[in-house]
Amino acid sequence: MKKAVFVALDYDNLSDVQQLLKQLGAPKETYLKVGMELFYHSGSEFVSELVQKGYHIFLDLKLHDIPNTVYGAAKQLARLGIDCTTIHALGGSAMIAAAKKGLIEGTKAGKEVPKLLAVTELTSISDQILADEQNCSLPMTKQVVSLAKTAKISGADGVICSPLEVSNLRSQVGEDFLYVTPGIRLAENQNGDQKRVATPQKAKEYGSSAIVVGRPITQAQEPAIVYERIKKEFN
Ligand SMILES: O=C(O)c1cc(=O)[nH]c(=O)n1[C@@H]1O[C@H](COP(=O)(O)O)[C@@H](O)[C@H]1O
Repeated sequence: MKKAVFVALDYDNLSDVQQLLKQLGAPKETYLKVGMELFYHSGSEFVSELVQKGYHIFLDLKLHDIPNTVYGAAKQLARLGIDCTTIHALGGSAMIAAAKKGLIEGTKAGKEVPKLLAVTELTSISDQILADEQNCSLPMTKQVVSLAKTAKISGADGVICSPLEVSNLRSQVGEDFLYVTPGIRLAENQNGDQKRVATPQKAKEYGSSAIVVGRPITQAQEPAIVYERIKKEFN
């Protein structure tokens, strides 16, 4: 996933997915993210189809449950041959370790174990929401570091965070960890529901390992041009 730009396929039907892939001229090896909306619509068979076509698939289902349940779920997801998947770091160390164990045990012989990425604080959470609704006494930067440290010692391969936190995380948590960042916006884009955002250029400067981009590409008049521009800015 070195410097990958994951295109988030947040669609409720397959014809929109096919149309976007056609517009992007997406060759094999393109990095795609399948999230809850598309997964709940099309299920694991469609994910397997994308994997078989040679795409790199980030299956983002953000598991957050008791360790035994997450272990079983992760084991099933690993069978799909995906590149990476997500859990919520707030599920705690035992849950993260259980997810890792499930991924290892579910991976078919000879295949690579999917990378386990722990969501720290969603990029739609602001400092104010963190304090007022989650009753967290730490500022965002410290809370994200704390969750990332827990994720790392519990066996995660990296975290999902805002680009704004990456340089601090690299020094506090280490270089041997993945920092995958959604919350990507070009200067002309609306933030929408995202609160902690940055441009692809800034994400590169801050040290993101990979970025996740949805609406700036999927809602663009000319998705292919925006996709190429974002890849160029980030790489
Ligand atoms: O895990 C994620 O991918 C994720 C975590 C997070 O904190 N924030 C976040 O936006 N995402 C995902 O990244 C994508 C961002 O989409 P856009 O805001 O449309 O670019 C969506 O598919 C979200 O589900």
